[in-house]
Amino acid sequence: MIIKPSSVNSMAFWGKRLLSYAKTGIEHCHGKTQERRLIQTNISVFIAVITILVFNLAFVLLGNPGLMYSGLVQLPFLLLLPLVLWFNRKGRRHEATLTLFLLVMLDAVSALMLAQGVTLGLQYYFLMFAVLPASYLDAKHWPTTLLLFLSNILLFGYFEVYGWQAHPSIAEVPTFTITLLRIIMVGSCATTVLVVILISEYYAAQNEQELQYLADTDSLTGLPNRRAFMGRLERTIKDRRSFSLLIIDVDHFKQINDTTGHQTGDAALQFLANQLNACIQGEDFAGRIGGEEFAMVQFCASPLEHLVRAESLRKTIASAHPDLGVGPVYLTVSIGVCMATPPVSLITLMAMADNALYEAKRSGRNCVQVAAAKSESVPPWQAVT
Ligand SMILES: Nc1nc2c(ncn2[C@@H]2O[C@H](COP(=O)(O)OP(=O)(O)OP(=O)(O)O)[C@@H](O)[C@H]2O)c(=O)[nH]1
Repeated sequence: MIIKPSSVNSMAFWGKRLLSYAKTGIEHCHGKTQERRLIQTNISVFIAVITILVFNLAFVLLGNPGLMYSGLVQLPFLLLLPLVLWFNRKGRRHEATLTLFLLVMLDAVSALMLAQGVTLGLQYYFLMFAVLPASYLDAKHWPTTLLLFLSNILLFGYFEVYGWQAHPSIAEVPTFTITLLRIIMVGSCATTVLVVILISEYYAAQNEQELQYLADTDSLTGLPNRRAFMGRLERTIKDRRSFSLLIIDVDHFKQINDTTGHQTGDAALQFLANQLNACIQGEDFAGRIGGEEFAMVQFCASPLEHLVRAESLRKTIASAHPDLGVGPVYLTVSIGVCMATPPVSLITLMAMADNALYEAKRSGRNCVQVAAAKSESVPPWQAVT
């Protein structure tokens, strides 16, 4: 099948319209769960309107007076459904949800009692109206949820046990048509429940992603925090690839804080994070592992390249003199490098990089030191075990 670009465009157009309609009143929501409930309510209005219209059309086409009458008694509820959106637009989510459930319940009761009876299985809708409020209403409104559950179960139970006589003309509808209408009716219930579950799942996945991001990210610099960095470092070690670990510590950061203020100190840390991000190549990764301490894993082709890149990072920072709102700030960093060829333990690796950093601080700061450089004969990347 060939899909024309114009039909893709119009699908995108209607998709966007539906999405903006589904988000009616979203500006009043606090948090993802409220958003999810609001969208579920708005989408349900849309489904209810479409369902009533489709059944009305089918009833008119069938030309049966009883069925057409059943469609007619549903029209007032159809006209009242936009009230739900009006409540949501005003930020009154609870009233909106309550209105939705009361309208669809009354709609089903009147269509069933005045025309259809239980012939088309309309009573099954009460099962759906019994369980959905638990997903739509806030937990604090549990009495409403319980009331809706009990009243719908009672309605279903009553009509299922005692039945209800349909309009006499409905007896003339062929059995096949009745069966088809029953299937469509139950199918529309199942579709509504499916849509509600899909929306819930989508929001649950988004929530999880957001929480994961917050748990892994340093809020000041946007870099992975210590926990996330260490996790990735551990996975890198398990991958058994050669790499170098850099620990980068700001020199005399306390002085920067003391002389220019804590805010400038924060801006300096953000500046450094940007510098680290700019120096990331390929699968390299960086993180903020302490107050003024950063770390970076670099994958390079040769040990010499590891050193050249560490030295270039140091020089770039030292020569940047960024203006952090208080004129140029002279920032330098000391870098401890440990080149590793796994197998190597995380503790050993960190200890060696820390030792190298300590050496860099001891030898005057603003320099790069490599772990195990004491040994002349064994290259440092082989000394790591
Ligand atoms: N502005 C700001 N300062 C921080 C943050 N986290 C830690 N610090 C400061 O970083 C400073 C670290 O000071 P020290 O450990 O003495 O290290 P230093 O002054 O950089 O000295 P050397 O590392 O020896 O060169 C402390 O004053 C902390 O208050 C932060 O998030 N923002």
